[in-house]
Amino acid sequence: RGGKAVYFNNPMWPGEAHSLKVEKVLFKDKSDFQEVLVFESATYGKVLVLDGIVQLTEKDECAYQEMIAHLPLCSISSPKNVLVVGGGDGGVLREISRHSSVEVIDICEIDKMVIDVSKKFFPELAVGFEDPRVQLHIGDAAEFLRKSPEGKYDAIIVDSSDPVGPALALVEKPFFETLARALKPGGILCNMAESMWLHTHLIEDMISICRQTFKSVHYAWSSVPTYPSGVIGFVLCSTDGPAVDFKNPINPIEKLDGAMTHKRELKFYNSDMHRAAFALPTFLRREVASL
Ligand SMILES: NCCCN[C@H]1CC[C@@H](N)CC1
Repeated sequence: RGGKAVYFNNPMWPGEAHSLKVEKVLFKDKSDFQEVLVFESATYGKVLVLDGIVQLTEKDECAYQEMIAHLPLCSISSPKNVLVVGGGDGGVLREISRHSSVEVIDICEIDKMVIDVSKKFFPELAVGFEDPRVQLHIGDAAEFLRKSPEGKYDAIIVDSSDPVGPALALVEKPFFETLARALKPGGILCNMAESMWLHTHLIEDMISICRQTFKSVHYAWSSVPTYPSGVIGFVLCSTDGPAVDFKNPINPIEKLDGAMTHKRELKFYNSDMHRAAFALPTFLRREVASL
């Protein structure tokens, strides 16, 4: 507050802390699930923090939201039914709405306070909820998926927070099996998958679970300066059906009518960044053998 730095240290990244200069705290409360904090930073715009972990900043959210949405949706020819797990800030919805082929966007967010706070402080992200194709479900995603019909979705995007709170269940095997059941043949899954510098064991576990459940599994990554170690990864899986070549977008965003003229222009994602996202450093290939 008033210029003091806020330090976020957490068992997810022992021995390191990340700090942003705080100009003004705008919101602070506890929901049924977590502490929700919004502050105006000195250099990254407004910042959303859940249980002391930076979720997004106005300056660099474009990297995460655009990559987690377009890496999967540009990898299949004509996505129609899409599900977002988490994503209550609305940023991923904003990106999915660029795809004119999409007819239904289901979103299942467990914490209503995140949605309300985003609508109040992050209109640039919450605009995603205004798309008429969006169907909002507040609750636990595993519960939602158990009730949803088999093979409904062309793509599922798991925009989760770290597996140290409400999102813990989202990295366990039973959840991946419910995701596989909810996807159409040839459907694809994109999960937030932490940092290659900090979480190779978690990434390894996630990939080995996905390999037992899906036909193909890939790892991609992006720069996000305000996430720990400055990068975030994504695990992309495809179910049985036509093989998906994640590395060469068959549905390139540049050719998508409406995607480029959308009221808000893309700031980060393009087809070159898509291809480059799957290039992995040697240590990661070695540590996550199957990649
Ligand atoms: N929808 C905002 C992003 C949520 N995902 C992030 C990925 C990992 C970070 N440590 C915290 C949030």
